[in-house]
Amino acid sequence: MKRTGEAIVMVTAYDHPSARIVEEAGVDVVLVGDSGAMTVLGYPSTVEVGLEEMLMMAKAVRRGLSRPLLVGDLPFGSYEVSNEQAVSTAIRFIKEAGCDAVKLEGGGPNSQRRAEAMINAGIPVMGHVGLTPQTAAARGGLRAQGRTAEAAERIGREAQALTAVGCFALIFEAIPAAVTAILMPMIEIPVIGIGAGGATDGQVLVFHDLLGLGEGPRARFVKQYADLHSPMVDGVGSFAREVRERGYPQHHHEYGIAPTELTALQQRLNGPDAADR
Ligand SMILES: Nc1nc(=O)c2c([nH]1)NC[C@@H]1CN(c3ccc(C(=O)N[C@@H](CCC(=O)O)C(=O)O)cc3)CN21
Ligand SMILES: CC(C)C(=O)C(=O)O
Ligand SMILES: [Mg+2]
Repeated sequence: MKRTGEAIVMVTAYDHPSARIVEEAGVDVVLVGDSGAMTVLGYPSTVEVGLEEMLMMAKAVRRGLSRPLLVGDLPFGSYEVSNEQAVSTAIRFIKEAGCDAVKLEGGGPNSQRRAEAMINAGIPVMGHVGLTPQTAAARGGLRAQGRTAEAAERIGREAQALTAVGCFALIFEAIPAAVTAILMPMIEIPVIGIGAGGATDGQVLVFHDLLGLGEGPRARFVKQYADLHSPMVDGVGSFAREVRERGYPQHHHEYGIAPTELTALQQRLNGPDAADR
């Protein structure tokens, strides 16, 4: 797709219904993002989510997905410690959850080594540079990256290094569009952007952000294509109202029983000579 200039469409999913929806919508790549920490698990950041929680989400997505490429986001703390840790974690995403590839954050020497180790173990790896939410606290919060010449050059070098160790694609997150446009010709593998402008080979958005589900951080790159929150509140609200006014259930929601069986039931409950009493 990069070669032919066809834009790559990537969306996150965290469970079976979201997987069914994004596949039916015809996306190319599905990411079980650690953003699920915030969108579905209610954590304050992506730092808190555990490996078992990510695997549970990935398995649910796998059961709902057939055609798109499925990428599992390695959670914070599951790959930084050693190459062995990274490979063991990545194998669980591939073997237990059925992911096609994994993604790790960062383009520094540590992330390069981890990516290379996983690739050497035969696992396709997607890189992620620019804003890396798992380590954003160390850089003053969730802020756009590459806003000085030096920082922008570093992102380009990281992208090249991740390419050199064998990553098949990269995420560019929260980078000035003009910086992305300058860096793109230096990068031979597909780059999928989020808040990185229009020069990338594709775009990714978080499922809940683009559908208007829940609050979440309102980054400037978010475009809301639907407002699903209000209709969902309305639907549950209508159910609550009907239950309270005894408008639900109606007869067609009820199960029937033969009248003879009903009579027999009454006799059983009241004793054999109930009819004589
Ligand atoms: N629902 C959701 N959508 C996301 O895109 C997302 C998550 N969650 N969780 C993990 C990260 C966090 N993300 C974010 C969050 C905020 C900005 C953002 O635009 N920050 C402001 C500055 C905010 C500040 O200075 O406090 C910016 O202008 O960069 C960017 C990415 C992206 N990821
Ligand atoms: C926004 C994408 C790239 C991500 O890492 C996530 O959803 O966790
Ligand atoms: Mg992520």
